[in-house]
Amino acid sequence: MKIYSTKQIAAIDAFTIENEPISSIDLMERAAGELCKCILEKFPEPISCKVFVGPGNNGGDGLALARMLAENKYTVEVYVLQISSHLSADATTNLQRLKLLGNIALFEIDAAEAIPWIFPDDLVIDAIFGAGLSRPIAGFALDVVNAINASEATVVAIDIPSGLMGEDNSQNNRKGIVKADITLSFQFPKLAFLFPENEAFVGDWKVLSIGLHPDAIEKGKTPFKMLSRDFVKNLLMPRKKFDHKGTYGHGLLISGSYGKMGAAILASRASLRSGIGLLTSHIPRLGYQILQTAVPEAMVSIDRSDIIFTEYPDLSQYKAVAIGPGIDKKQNSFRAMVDLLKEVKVPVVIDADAINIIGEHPELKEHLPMGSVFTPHVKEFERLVGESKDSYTRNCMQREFAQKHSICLILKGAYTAIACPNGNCYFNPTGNPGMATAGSGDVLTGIILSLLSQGYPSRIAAIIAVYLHGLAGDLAAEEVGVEALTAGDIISYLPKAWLSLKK
Ligand SMILES: NC(=O)C1=CN([C@@H]2O[C@H](COP(=O)(O)OP(=O)(O)OC[C@H]3O[C@@H](n4cnc5c(N)ncnc54)[C@H](OP(=O)(O)O)[C@@H]3O)[C@@H](O)[C@H]2O)[C@@H](O)CC1
Ligand SMILES: [K+]
Repeated sequence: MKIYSTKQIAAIDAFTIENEPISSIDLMERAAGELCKCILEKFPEPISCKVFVGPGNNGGDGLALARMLAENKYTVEVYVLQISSHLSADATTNLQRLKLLGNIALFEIDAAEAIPWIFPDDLVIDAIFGAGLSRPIAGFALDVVNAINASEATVVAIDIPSGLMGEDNSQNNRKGIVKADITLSFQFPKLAFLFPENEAFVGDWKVLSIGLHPDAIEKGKTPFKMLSRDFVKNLLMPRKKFDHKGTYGHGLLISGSYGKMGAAILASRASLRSGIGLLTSHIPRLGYQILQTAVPEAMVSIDRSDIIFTEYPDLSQYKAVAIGPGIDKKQNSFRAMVDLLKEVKVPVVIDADAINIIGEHPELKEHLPMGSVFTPHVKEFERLVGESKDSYTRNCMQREFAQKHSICLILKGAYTAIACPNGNCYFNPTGNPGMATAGSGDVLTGIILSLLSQGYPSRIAAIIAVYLHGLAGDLAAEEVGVEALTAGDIISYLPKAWLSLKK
Protein backbone atom coordinates (compact mmCIF):
# COMPACT_ATOMS: atom_id res chain seq x y z
CA MET A 1 0.00 0.00 0.00
CA LYS A 2 1.31 3.42 -0.92
CA ILE A 3 1.55 6.09 1.75
CA TYR A 4 0.82 9.51 0.30
CA SER A 5 1.29 12.92 1.87
CA THR A 6 -1.83 14.83 2.91
CA LYS A 7 -1.25 17.23 -0.01
CA GLN A 8 -1.13 14.31 -2.45
CA ILE A 9 -4.29 12.83 -0.90
CA ALA A 10 -6.10 16.13 -1.48
CA ALA A 11 -5.05 15.93 -5.16
CA ILE A 12 -6.28 12.32 -5.43
CA ASP A 13 -9.51 13.48 -3.81
CA ALA A 14 -9.89 16.24 -6.46
CA PHE A 15 -9.08 13.78 -9.27
CA THR A 16 -11.76 11.42 -7.96
CA ILE A 17 -14.35 14.19 -7.88
CA GLU A 18 -13.56 15.15 -11.47
CA ASN A 19 -13.08 11.73 -13.02
CA GLU A 20 -15.34 9.27 -11.23
CA PRO A 21 -17.16 11.67 -11.39
CA ILE A 22 -18.77 12.36 -8.03
CA SER A 23 -19.70 15.61 -6.33
CA SER A 24 -17.57 16.50 -3.32
CA ILE A 25 -20.63 16.45 -1.06
CA ASP A 26 -21.41 12.90 -2.19
CA LEU A 27 -17.80 11.84 -1.60
CA MET A 28 -18.10 13.27 1.90
CA GLU A 29 -21.35 11.33 2.37
CA ARG A 30 -19.59 8.14 1.25
CA ALA A 31 -16.72 8.80 3.66
CA ALA A 32 -19.09 9.51 6.55
CA GLY A 33 -21.03 6.33 5.70
CA GLU A 34 -17.83 4.30 6.13
CA LEU A 35 -17.09 6.06 9.42
CA CYS A 36 -20.59 5.33 10.67
CA LYS A 37 -20.42 1.66 9.66
CA CYS A 38 -17.13 1.24 11.49
CA ILE A 39 -18.33 3.01 14.65
CA LEU A 40 -21.55 0.96 14.75
CA GLU A 41 -19.44 -2.20 14.51
CA LYS A 42 -17.15 -1.11 17.32
CA PHE A 43 -19.90 0.28 19.56
CA PRO A 44 -23.08 -1.66 18.67
CA GLU A 45 -25.09 -0.39 21.66
CA PRO A 46 -26.18 3.24 21.01
CA ILE A 47 -24.26 5.55 23.31
CA SER A 48 -23.99 9.21 24.12
CA CYS A 49 -21.76 10.95 21.65
CA LYS A 50 -20.18 14.42 21.56
CA VAL A 51 -18.96 15.56 18.15
CA PHE A 52 -16.45 18.45 17.99
CA VAL A 53 -16.51 20.11 14.60
CA GLY A 54 -13.99 22.46 12.95
CA PRO A 55 -14.30 24.79 9.94
CA GLY A 56 -13.08 22.57 7.10
CA ASN A 57 -14.12 19.33 5.46
CA ASN A 58 -12.99 17.31 8.47
CA GLY A 59 -15.73 19.19 10.32
CA GLY A 60 -18.04 18.41 7.40
CA ASP A 61 -17.33 14.70 7.89
CA GLY A 62 -18.12 15.10 11.59
CA LEU A 63 -21.47 16.78 10.83
CA ALA A 64 -22.48 14.08 8.33
CA LEU A 65 -21.42 11.35 10.79
CA ALA A 66 -23.41 13.02 13.61
CA ARG A 67 -26.55 12.83 11.45
CA MET A 68 -25.96 9.17 10.64
CA LEU A 69 -25.27 8.21 14.27
CA ALA A 70 -28.45 10.04 15.35
CA GLU A 71 -30.38 8.08 12.71
CA ASN A 72 -28.97 4.96 14.40
CA LYS A 73 -30.35 5.94 17.80
CA TYR A 74 -27.22 7.43 19.27
CA THR A 75 -27.71 10.42 21.56
CA VAL A 76 -25.70 13.04 19.71
CA GLU A 77 -24.51 16.49 20.76
CA VAL A 78 -22.65 18.57 18.20
CA TYR A 79 -20.25 21.39 19.12
CA VAL A 80 -19.26 23.60 16.21
CA LEU A 81 -16.09 25.50 17.10
CA GLN A 82 -16.27 29.11 15.97
CA ILE A 83 -12.70 29.16 14.69
CA SER A 84 -13.20 30.80 11.35
CA SER A 85 -15.83 33.23 10.05
CA HIS A 86 -17.18 30.58 7.71
CA LEU A 87 -17.39 26.82 7.24
CA SER A 88 -16.30 25.01 4.08
CA ALA A 89 -19.07 24.60 1.48
CA ASP A 90 -19.63 20.90 2.24
CA ALA A 91 -19.55 21.48 5.99
CA THR A 92 -22.20 24.20 5.53
CA THR A 93 -24.42 21.80 3.54
CA ASN A 94 -24.03 19.14 6.21
CA LEU A 95 -24.83 21.62 8.96
CA GLN A 96 -28.09 22.42 7.15
CA ARG A 97 -28.88 18.71 6.73
CA LEU A 98 -28.26 18.19 10.42
CA LYS A 99 -30.56 21.05 11.35
CA LEU A 100 -33.28 19.55 9.14
CA LEU A 101 -33.07 16.31 11.11
CA GLY A 102 -34.22 18.35 14.07
CA ASN A 103 -33.52 16.12 17.07
CA ILE A 104 -29.87 16.89 17.63
CA ALA A 105 -28.47 19.22 20.28
CA LEU A 106 -26.36 21.68 18.32
CA PHE A 107 -24.06 24.24 19.96
CA GLU A 108 -21.76 26.89 18.61
CA ILE A 109 -18.87 27.37 21.01
CA ASP A 110 -16.25 30.09 20.98
CA ALA A 111 -14.76 30.24 24.49
CA ALA A 112 -13.33 27.89 27.09
CA GLU A 113 -16.40 28.42 29.32
CA ALA A 114 -18.63 27.02 26.58
CA ILE A 115 -16.80 23.69 26.40
CA PRO A 116 -19.09 20.96 27.75
CA TRP A 117 -18.18 18.58 30.53
CA ILE A 118 -17.11 15.35 28.88
CA PHE A 119 -18.23 12.23 30.77
CA PRO A 120 -16.13 9.04 30.96
CA ASP A 121 -18.78 7.05 29.10
CA ASP A 122 -19.16 9.62 26.30
CA LEU A 123 -17.90 8.80 22.86
CA VAL A 124 -16.01 11.84 21.56
CA ILE A 125 -15.75 12.33 17.81
CA ASP A 126 -12.80 14.52 16.92
CA ALA A 127 -13.63 16.36 13.69
CA ILE A 128 -11.87 19.64 14.43
CA PHE A 129 -9.02 19.52 11.93
CA GLY A 130 -7.97 16.90 9.41
CA ALA A 131 -5.55 16.87 6.55
CA GLY A 132 -5.90 20.64 6.05
CA LEU A 133 -4.18 21.60 9.32
CA SER A 134 -1.67 24.24 8.35
CA ARG A 135 -0.12 25.26 11.69
CA PRO A 136 -0.12 24.17 15.34
CA ILE A 137 -3.45 24.56 17.10
CA ALA A 138 -3.69 27.69 19.26
CA GLY A 139 -6.24 29.80 21.12
CA PHE A 140 -9.65 28.50 22.02
CA ALA A 141 -9.34 25.36 19.84
CA LEU A 142 -6.37 24.42 22.03
CA ASP A 143 -8.66 24.61 25.10
CA VAL A 144 -11.01 22.16 23.39
CA VAL A 145 -8.13 19.77 22.63
CA ASN A 146 -7.04 19.99 26.28
CA ALA A 147 -10.58 19.29 27.50
CA ILE A 148 -10.84 16.22 25.26
CA ASN A 149 -7.44 14.97 26.43
CA ALA A 150 -8.27 15.58 30.10
CA SER A 151 -11.47 13.54 29.82
CA GLU A 152 -11.69 9.80 30.31
CA ALA A 153 -14.01 9.42 27.33
CA THR A 154 -13.25 7.17 24.38
CA VAL A 155 -12.05 9.38 21.53
CA VAL A 156 -12.44 8.54 17.85
CA ALA A 157 -10.50 10.82 15.49
CA ILE A 158 -11.70 11.31 11.94
CA ASP A 159 -8.93 10.91 9.36
CA ILE A 160 -6.14 12.15 11.67
CA PRO A 161 -6.12 13.33 15.30
CA SER A 162 -6.67 17.10 15.29
CA GLY A 163 -3.40 18.93 15.69
CA LEU A 164 -1.24 16.17 14.22
CA MET A 165 0.43 16.97 10.91
CA GLY A 166 0.36 14.17 8.37
CA GLU A 167 4.12 13.98 8.00
CA ASP A 168 6.45 16.43 9.69
CA ASN A 169 5.67 17.22 13.33
CA SER A 170 9.16 18.47 14.18
CA GLN A 171 7.88 22.05 14.69
CA ASN A 172 4.51 21.09 16.18
CA ASN A 173 3.20 21.78 19.68
CA ARG A 174 2.77 18.29 21.09
CA LYS A 175 0.46 19.63 23.81
CA GLY A 176 -2.00 20.74 21.15
CA ILE A 177 -2.84 17.36 19.62
CA VAL A 178 -5.91 15.23 20.37
CA LYS A 179 -5.07 11.89 21.98
CA ALA A 180 -7.38 9.50 20.19
CA ASP A 181 -8.09 5.92 21.18
CA ILE A 182 -9.03 5.09 17.60
CA THR A 183 -8.18 6.93 14.38
CA LEU A 184 -10.27 6.17 11.31
CA SER A 185 -8.20 7.32 8.37
CA PHE A 186 -9.47 7.68 4.82
CA GLN A 187 -7.98 5.43 2.15
CA PHE A 188 -4.33 5.64 3.30
CA PRO A 189 -2.50 5.72 6.62
CA LYS A 190 -0.62 8.96 7.19
CA LEU A 191 3.17 8.77 7.52
CA ALA A 192 2.96 10.25 11.04
CA PHE A 193 1.03 7.16 12.24
CA LEU A 194 4.15 5.05 11.80
CA PHE A 195 6.34 7.01 14.21
CA PRO A 196 6.57 5.89 17.86
CA GLU A 197 6.17 9.31 19.44
CA ASN A 198 2.76 9.72 17.76
CA GLU A 199 1.27 6.51 19.13
CA ALA A 200 -0.25 8.38 22.09
CA PHE A 201 -2.21 10.58 19.64
CA VAL A 202 -3.18 8.08 16.98
CA GLY A 203 -4.13 5.10 19.18
CA ASP A 204 -5.30 2.12 17.13
CA TRP A 205 -5.59 3.28 13.54
CA LYS A 206 -7.67 1.80 10.82
CA VAL A 207 -7.83 2.69 7.15
CA LEU A 208 -11.29 3.05 5.64
CA SER A 209 -11.56 2.71 1.92
CA ILE A 210 -13.73 5.49 0.49
CA GLY A 211 -13.34 4.56 -3.17
CA LEU A 212 -10.80 7.18 -4.27
CA HIS A 213 -10.01 6.84 -7.96
CA PRO A 214 -7.78 3.78 -8.66
CA ASP A 215 -5.99 5.53 -11.57
CA ALA A 216 -4.86 8.35 -9.34
CA ILE A 217 -3.77 5.90 -6.63
CA GLU A 218 -1.87 3.81 -9.18
CA LYS A 219 -0.18 6.71 -10.96
CA GLY A 220 0.93 8.75 -7.95
CA LYS A 221 4.58 8.69 -6.95
CA THR A 222 5.65 8.39 -3.34
CA PRO A 223 8.78 7.00 -1.70
CA PHE A 224 6.71 5.53 1.14
CA LYS A 225 5.02 2.14 1.04
CA MET A 226 3.55 -0.25 3.57
CA LEU A 227 4.51 -3.87 2.90
CA SER A 228 1.75 -6.39 2.39
CA ARG A 229 1.74 -10.17 2.20
CA ASP A 230 0.92 -10.21 -1.52
CA PHE A 231 3.66 -7.72 -2.35
CA VAL A 232 6.27 -9.77 -0.45
CA LYS A 233 5.00 -13.07 -1.80
CA ASN A 234 5.46 -11.84 -5.35
CA LEU A 235 9.14 -11.18 -4.66
CA LEU A 236 9.90 -14.83 -3.87
CA MET A 237 11.93 -16.82 -6.40
CA PRO A 238 10.59 -20.30 -7.07
CA ARG A 239 12.79 -23.32 -6.30
CA LYS A 240 13.23 -25.67 -9.22
CA LYS A 241 13.39 -29.45 -9.32
CA PHE A 242 17.01 -29.76 -10.44
CA ASP A 243 18.38 -27.13 -8.08
CA HIS A 244 21.14 -28.28 -5.72
CA LYS A 245 22.67 -26.72 -2.65
CA GLY A 246 25.13 -24.79 -4.80
CA THR A 247 22.17 -23.04 -6.42
CA TYR A 248 21.28 -21.42 -3.14
CA GLY A 249 24.65 -19.95 -2.44
CA HIS A 250 27.29 -20.09 0.23
CA GLY A 251 27.19 -17.41 2.93
CA LEU A 252 29.79 -16.36 5.48
CA LEU A 253 28.58 -15.32 8.90
CA ILE A 254 31.09 -13.56 11.17
CA SER A 255 29.70 -13.57 14.67
CA GLY A 256 30.18 -14.46 18.33
CA SER A 257 32.74 -13.64 21.01
CA TYR A 258 33.45 -14.77 24.55
CA GLY A 259 30.10 -14.74 26.38
CA LYS A 260 28.14 -14.08 23.17
CA MET A 261 28.25 -17.36 21.29
CA GLY A 262 24.45 -17.46 21.48
CA ALA A 263 24.32 -14.69 18.84
CA ALA A 264 26.30 -16.90 16.45
CA ILE A 265 23.98 -19.85 17.07
CA LEU A 266 20.82 -17.80 16.55
CA ALA A 267 22.03 -16.11 13.36
CA SER A 268 23.33 -19.43 11.96
CA ARG A 269 20.10 -21.27 12.68
CA ALA A 270 17.97 -18.48 11.21
CA SER A 271 20.09 -18.50 8.07
CA LEU A 272 19.71 -22.25 7.64
CA ARG A 273 15.94 -22.01 8.23
CA SER A 274 15.66 -19.47 5.39
CA GLY A 275 16.90 -21.48 2.44
CA ILE A 276 20.66 -20.90 2.26
CA GLY A 277 22.60 -23.63 0.40
CA LEU A 278 25.75 -23.62 2.54
CA LEU A 279 26.67 -21.65 5.60
CA THR A 280 30.10 -21.07 7.08
CA SER A 281 30.15 -19.52 10.53
CA HIS A 282 33.38 -17.76 11.37
CA ILE A 283 33.79 -17.70 15.15
CA PRO A 284 36.50 -17.29 17.79
CA ARG A 285 38.27 -20.49 18.74
CA LEU A 286 36.47 -21.02 22.05
CA GLY A 287 33.15 -21.32 20.24
CA TYR A 288 34.11 -24.32 18.11
CA GLN A 289 32.44 -27.08 20.11
CA ILE A 290 29.49 -24.91 21.00
CA LEU A 291 28.64 -24.12 17.40
CA GLN A 292 29.38 -27.56 15.97
CA THR A 293 27.11 -29.09 18.59
CA ALA A 294 24.29 -26.53 18.43
CA VAL A 295 24.21 -26.08 14.64
CA PRO A 296 25.52 -29.24 12.95
CA GLU A 297 24.32 -28.02 9.54
CA ALA A 298 26.84 -25.13 9.58
CA MET A 299 30.50 -25.36 8.61
CA VAL A 300 32.86 -23.57 10.94
CA SER A 301 35.82 -21.27 10.27
CA ILE A 302 37.96 -20.65 13.34
CA ASP A 303 39.60 -17.34 14.22
CA ARG A 304 43.15 -17.30 15.56
CA SER A 305 41.78 -15.48 18.60
CA ASP A 306 40.14 -17.52 21.34
CA ILE A 307 37.65 -14.82 22.22
CA ILE A 308 37.06 -12.25 19.48
CA PHE A 309 36.94 -11.66 15.72
CA THR A 310 40.38 -10.70 14.37
CA GLU A 311 40.58 -12.22 10.87
CA TYR A 312 38.40 -13.74 8.18
CA PRO A 313 38.73 -16.61 5.74
CA ASP A 314 39.38 -16.40 1.98
CA LEU A 315 36.31 -14.63 0.60
CA SER A 316 36.31 -16.04 -2.92
CA GLN A 317 33.65 -18.70 -2.38
CA TYR A 318 31.00 -16.59 -0.67
CA LYS A 319 28.01 -14.94 -2.32
CA ALA A 320 27.32 -12.79 0.73
CA VAL A 321 28.80 -11.97 4.12
CA ALA A 322 27.19 -10.96 7.41
CA ILE A 323 29.14 -9.45 10.25
CA GLY A 324 28.16 -8.26 13.69
CA PRO A 325 26.01 -10.50 15.89
CA GLY A 326 27.85 -10.73 19.23
CA ILE A 327 31.29 -9.71 17.88
CA ASP A 328 32.24 -7.00 20.39
CA LYS A 329 34.26 -3.99 19.21
CA LYS A 330 37.84 -4.50 20.32
CA GLN A 331 40.69 -2.80 18.43
CA ASN A 332 41.71 -6.01 16.65
CA SER A 333 38.14 -6.57 15.48
CA PHE A 334 38.11 -3.03 14.10
CA ARG A 335 41.33 -3.71 12.16
CA ALA A 336 39.97 -6.93 10.72
CA MET A 337 36.80 -5.15 9.75
CA VAL A 338 38.69 -2.40 7.90
CA ASP A 339 40.46 -5.08 5.84
CA LEU A 340 37.22 -6.93 5.22
CA LEU A 341 35.35 -3.85 4.01
CA LYS A 342 38.20 -2.91 1.70
CA GLU A 343 38.45 -6.39 0.19
CA VAL A 344 34.91 -7.71 0.02
CA LYS A 345 33.11 -7.53 -3.34
CA VAL A 346 29.78 -9.12 -2.36
CA PRO A 347 26.95 -7.55 -0.33
CA VAL A 348 27.55 -7.48 3.42
CA VAL A 349 24.96 -7.46 6.19
CA ILE A 350 26.26 -5.17 8.90
CA ASP A 351 24.72 -5.56 12.34
CA ALA A 352 25.21 -4.77 16.03
CA ASP A 353 28.83 -3.99 17.01
CA ALA A 354 29.89 -3.95 13.35
CA ILE A 355 27.60 -0.91 13.02
CA ASN A 356 29.06 0.60 16.17
CA ILE A 357 32.59 0.15 14.83
CA ILE A 358 31.68 2.10 11.69
CA GLY A 359 29.94 4.70 13.86
CA GLU A 360 33.17 5.19 15.82
CA HIS A 361 35.31 5.28 12.66
CA PRO A 362 33.34 7.38 10.17
CA GLU A 363 36.12 7.08 7.59
CA LEU A 364 34.93 3.48 7.08
CA LYS A 365 31.70 4.82 5.52
CA GLU A 366 33.69 5.43 2.36
CA HIS A 367 34.34 1.68 2.03
CA LEU A 368 30.84 0.32 2.37
CA PRO A 369 30.32 -2.36 -0.28
CA MET A 370 27.49 -1.41 -2.62
CA GLY A 371 24.27 -3.26 -1.88
CA SER A 372 25.17 -3.82 1.75
CA VAL A 373 22.40 -4.00 4.32
CA PHE A 374 22.59 -2.28 7.71
CA THR A 375 20.27 -3.37 10.51
CA PRO A 376 20.50 -0.84 13.36
CA HIS A 377 18.04 -0.20 16.16
CA VAL A 378 17.61 3.48 17.06
CA LYS A 379 20.72 3.77 19.27
CA GLU A 380 22.96 2.08 16.68
CA PHE A 381 21.38 4.26 13.99
CA GLU A 382 22.32 7.38 15.94
CA ARG A 383 25.92 6.19 16.27
CA LEU A 384 26.07 5.46 12.54
CA VAL A 385 24.12 8.33 11.00
CA GLY A 386 23.62 10.92 13.74
CA GLU A 387 21.06 12.03 16.31
CA SER A 388 17.69 13.55 15.52
CA LYS A 389 14.98 15.02 17.68
CA ASP A 390 12.06 13.21 16.10
CA SER A 391 11.23 10.24 13.90
CA TYR A 392 10.33 12.23 10.78
CA THR A 393 13.75 13.89 10.75
CA ARG A 394 15.35 10.51 11.45
CA ASN A 395 13.50 9.01 8.50
CA CYS A 396 14.79 11.79 6.22
CA MET A 397 18.35 11.10 7.44
CA GLN A 398 17.85 7.37 6.95
CA ARG A 399 16.73 7.74 3.32
CA GLU A 400 19.51 10.19 2.56
CA PHE A 401 22.18 7.86 4.03
CA ALA A 402 20.86 4.87 2.05
CA GLN A 403 20.93 6.85 -1.19
CA LYS A 404 24.32 8.43 -0.58
CA HIS A 405 26.05 5.10 0.17
CA SER A 406 23.96 2.88 -2.15
CA ILE A 407 23.02 0.58 0.71
CA CYS A 408 19.82 -0.62 2.39
CA LEU A 409 19.35 0.83 5.84
CA ILE A 410 16.86 -1.02 8.01
CA LEU A 411 15.73 0.87 11.11
CA LYS A 412 14.32 -1.75 13.49
CA GLY A 413 11.30 -1.18 15.71
CA ALA A 414 7.51 -1.17 15.35
CA TYR A 415 6.90 -0.56 11.62
CA THR A 416 10.55 -1.31 10.84
CA ALA A 417 11.56 1.03 8.00
CA ILE A 418 13.69 -0.17 5.09
CA ALA A 419 15.37 2.69 3.20
CA CYS A 420 16.69 1.68 -0.21
CA PRO A 421 19.38 3.12 -2.49
CA ASN A 422 16.69 4.33 -4.94
CA GLY A 423 15.12 6.54 -2.26
CA ASN A 424 12.16 4.30 -1.51
CA CYS A 425 11.21 3.51 2.06
CA TYR A 426 9.13 0.47 3.01
CA PHE A 427 7.39 0.09 6.36
CA ASN A 428 6.72 -3.36 7.77
CA PRO A 429 3.37 -4.18 9.38
CA THR A 430 4.35 -7.57 10.87
CA GLY A 431 5.93 -8.07 14.28
CA ASN A 432 4.96 -7.41 17.88
CA PRO A 433 6.41 -6.05 21.13
CA GLY A 434 7.43 -9.58 22.19
CA MET A 435 10.17 -9.37 19.58
CA ALA A 436 11.94 -6.63 21.51
CA THR A 437 14.06 -9.34 23.10
CA ALA A 438 17.72 -10.41 23.13
CA GLY A 439 18.82 -12.13 19.95
CA SER A 440 15.88 -11.02 17.82
CA GLY A 441 18.21 -8.90 15.66
CA ASP A 442 20.68 -11.79 15.25
CA VAL A 443 17.84 -13.82 13.75
CA LEU A 444 17.05 -11.04 11.27
CA THR A 445 20.72 -10.82 10.24
CA GLY A 446 20.80 -14.57 9.62
CA ILE A 447 17.71 -14.40 7.40
CA ILE A 448 19.08 -11.51 5.32
CA LEU A 449 22.41 -13.31 4.84
CA SER A 450 20.53 -16.37 3.70
CA LEU A 451 18.50 -14.47 1.09
CA LEU A 452 21.52 -12.54 -0.22
CA SER A 453 23.43 -15.82 -0.59
CA GLN A 454 20.56 -17.21 -2.64
CA GLY A 455 20.95 -14.34 -5.07
CA TYR A 456 18.17 -12.01 -4.01
CA PRO A 457 19.12 -8.37 -4.65
CA SER A 458 19.75 -6.46 -1.41
CA ARG A 459 16.53 -4.45 -1.48
CA ILE A 460 14.42 -7.57 -2.01
CA ALA A 461 16.37 -9.58 0.57
CA ALA A 462 15.84 -6.82 3.14
CA ILE A 463 12.11 -6.61 2.42
CA ILE A 464 11.45 -10.37 2.53
CA ALA A 465 13.60 -10.86 5.63
CA VAL A 466 11.99 -8.07 7.63
CA TYR A 467 8.47 -9.17 6.74
CA LEU A 468 9.19 -12.84 7.39
CA HIS A 469 10.97 -12.16 10.68
CA GLY A 470 7.92 -10.21 11.92
CA LEU A 471 5.53 -12.85 10.65
CA ALA A 472 7.44 -15.62 12.47
CA GLY A 473 7.33 -13.45 15.60
CA ASP A 474 3.57 -13.00 15.23
CA LEU A 475 2.99 -16.72 14.77
CA ALA A 476 5.19 -17.43 17.79
CA ALA A 477 3.36 -14.83 19.89
CA GLU A 478 0.02 -16.48 19.09
CA GLU A 479 1.32 -19.63 20.79
CA VAL A 480 3.64 -18.43 23.55
CA GLY A 481 2.47 -14.84 24.16
CA VAL A 482 4.54 -11.68 23.90
CA GLU A 483 6.12 -11.86 27.37
CA ALA A 484 7.53 -15.37 26.99
CA LEU A 485 8.65 -14.95 23.39
CA THR A 486 12.39 -15.54 22.81
CA ALA A 487 14.57 -15.16 19.72
CA GLY A 488 14.73 -18.95 19.56
CA ASP A 489 10.93 -19.00 19.22
CA ILE A 490 11.18 -16.71 16.19
CA ILE A 491 13.46 -19.30 14.55
CA SER A 492 11.13 -22.14 15.56
CA TYR A 493 8.28 -20.40 13.75
CA LEU A 494 10.25 -19.53 10.61
CA PRO A 495 9.05 -22.73 8.87
CA LYS A 496 5.40 -21.79 9.53
CA ALA A 497 6.09 -18.20 8.45
CA TRP A 498 7.53 -19.40 5.13
CA LEU A 499 4.53 -21.67 4.59
CA SER A 500 2.10 -18.90 5.49
CA LEU A 501 3.85 -16.42 3.17
CA LYS A 502 3.77 -18.83 0.22
CA LYS A 503 0.11 -19.83 0.72
N1 LIG B 1 -9.04 13.35 1.14
C1 LIG B 1 -10.23 12.86 0.86
O1 LIG B 1 -10.31 12.08 -0.02
C2 LIG B 1 -11.41 13.27 1.60
C3 LIG B 1 -11.25 14.11 2.67
N2 LIG B 1 -12.26 14.40 3.46
C4 LIG B 1 -12.02 15.19 4.64
O2 LIG B 1 -11.49 16.44 4.35
C5 LIG B 1 -10.48 16.74 5.29
C6 LIG B 1 -9.60 17.80 4.78
O3 LIG B 1 -10.43 18.92 4.67
P1 LIG B 1 -9.84 20.38 4.58
O4 LIG B 1 -8.85 20.44 3.52
O5 LIG B 1 -10.99 21.29 4.49
O6 LIG B 1 -9.04 20.55 5.94
P2 LIG B 1 -9.49 20.61 7.48
O7 LIG B 1 -8.38 20.05 8.24
O8 LIG B 1 -10.84 20.08 7.73
O9 LIG B 1 -9.60 22.19 7.84
C7 LIG B 1 -8.93 23.16 7.17
C8 LIG B 1 -9.46 24.49 7.69
O10 LIG B 1 -8.90 24.72 8.95
C9 LIG B 1 -8.13 25.94 8.91
N3 LIG B 1 -6.96 25.71 9.72
C10 LIG B 1 -5.92 24.89 9.47
N4 LIG B 1 -5.08 24.86 10.51
C11 LIG B 1 -5.59 25.70 11.45
C12 LIG B 1 -5.19 26.08 12.75
N5 LIG B 1 -4.10 25.61 13.32
N6 LIG B 1 -5.97 26.94 13.43
C13 LIG B 1 -7.08 27.44 12.88
N7 LIG B 1 -7.52 27.12 11.65
C14 LIG B 1 -6.78 26.24 10.94
C15 LIG B 1 -7.83 26.15 7.47
O11 LIG B 1 -7.66 27.51 7.29
P3 LIG B 1 -6.28 28.12 6.72
O12 LIG B 1 -5.17 27.17 6.92
O13 LIG B 1 -6.56 28.35 5.30
O14 LIG B 1 -6.11 29.36 7.52
C16 LIG B 1 -9.10 25.62 6.82
O15 LIG B 1 -10.12 26.58 6.93
C17 LIG B 1 -9.83 15.40 5.50
O16 LIG B 1 -9.03 15.35 6.66
C18 LIG B 1 -11.04 14.52 5.59
O17 LIG B 1 -11.55 14.52 6.91
C19 LIG B 1 -13.56 13.79 3.26
O18 LIG B 1 -14.56 14.69 3.42
C20 LIG B 1 -13.80 13.10 1.97
C21 LIG B 1 -12.71 12.74 1.16
K1 LIG C 1 -9.70 15.05 13.20
